[in-house]
Amino acid sequence: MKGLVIKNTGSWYLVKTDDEQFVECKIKGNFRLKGIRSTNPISVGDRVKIILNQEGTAFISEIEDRKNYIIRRASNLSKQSHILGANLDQSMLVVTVNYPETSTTFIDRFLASAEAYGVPTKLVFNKIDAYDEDEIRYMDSLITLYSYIGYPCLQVSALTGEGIEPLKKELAGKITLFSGHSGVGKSTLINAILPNQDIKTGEISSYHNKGMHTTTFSEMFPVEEGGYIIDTPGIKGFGTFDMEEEEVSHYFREIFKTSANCKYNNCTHRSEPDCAVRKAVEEHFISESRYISYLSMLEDKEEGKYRSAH
Ligand SMILES: Nc1nc2c(ncn2[C@@H]2O[C@H](COP(=O)(O)OP(=O)(O)OP(=O)(O)O)[C@@H](O)[C@H]2O)c(=O)[nH]1
Ligand SMILES: [Zn+2]
Repeated sequence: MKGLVIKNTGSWYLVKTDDEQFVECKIKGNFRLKGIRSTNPISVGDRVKIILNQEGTAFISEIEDRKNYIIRRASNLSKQSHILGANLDQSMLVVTVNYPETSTTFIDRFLASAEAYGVPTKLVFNKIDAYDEDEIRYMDSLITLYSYIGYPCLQVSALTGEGIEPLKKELAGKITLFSGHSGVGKSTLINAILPNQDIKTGEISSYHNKGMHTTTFSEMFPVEEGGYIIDTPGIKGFGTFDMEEEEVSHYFREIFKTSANCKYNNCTHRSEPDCAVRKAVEEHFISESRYISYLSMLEDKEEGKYRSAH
């Protein structure tokens, strides 16, 4: 029997089978991922094969190859990783241009790591009920920028319900990870999306327990239209990972495209001669804010090197 892992408590997994049964399962066998030491070999979002036993218990016996997964270190000092979710169809980054302001650097770093993990991302601009003219103009300019690069943008108000229906349509039949700065209204938004709000509010708020992210517990919440939401308040982005300097630009779509015309194919677009990216920034074909975010990610890499050398 096959199914989808929708909850992981650390000691057992809840699997929704393809014939719509919910079965509590334990693991049988070795599911270690190559090259990763993980605290949880199986994660929500995994497609698995299960074996039902006569006593009514069940085992997960096989796991299907993942199309993607997101991980983070189990703790700061740990070498072990924790898989937060697998087979994500998309992620929604909830942002606000005010109350609080989400910086473009934050957005761009998030988008870059989502690219690296192979997770398509959409931007959800929340709190549109609260913006004045200037803020709306600024939001519109961001929407123009990001849509042009290839990131679809939605506008919602979790408070008034505006834009919630179109957002729900985007979730239908998909596994979606929700992320965002603290205070952007992610919980309010998820409560507006999920059916049976009263029940779900309690479940979700338990996620906000600060100690939560040190445990292996995670859960996907079904949405009415047939799809799931993963809410991981502990993660602000997808985390950092090892990449070469040249690689950083691969995760900025428009910079990557333009870099084909740089003189050097390992150009980092800082001070090399005949750099097509710098030229495009000067000529406003590439946004300065995106370029600044790109440079800030390169700087992080340098700091990392400095630290590791000591
Ligand atoms: N005006 C307005 N306020 C909103 C909207 N959505 C949420 N808020 C308010 O923003 C504040 C933060 O909302 P939360 O849902 O707790 O934000 P969060 O992103 O989940 O924050 P954390 O729990 O810290 O991660 C609350 O006071 C909400 O009432 C919105 O669409 N419009
Ligand atoms: Zn260049």
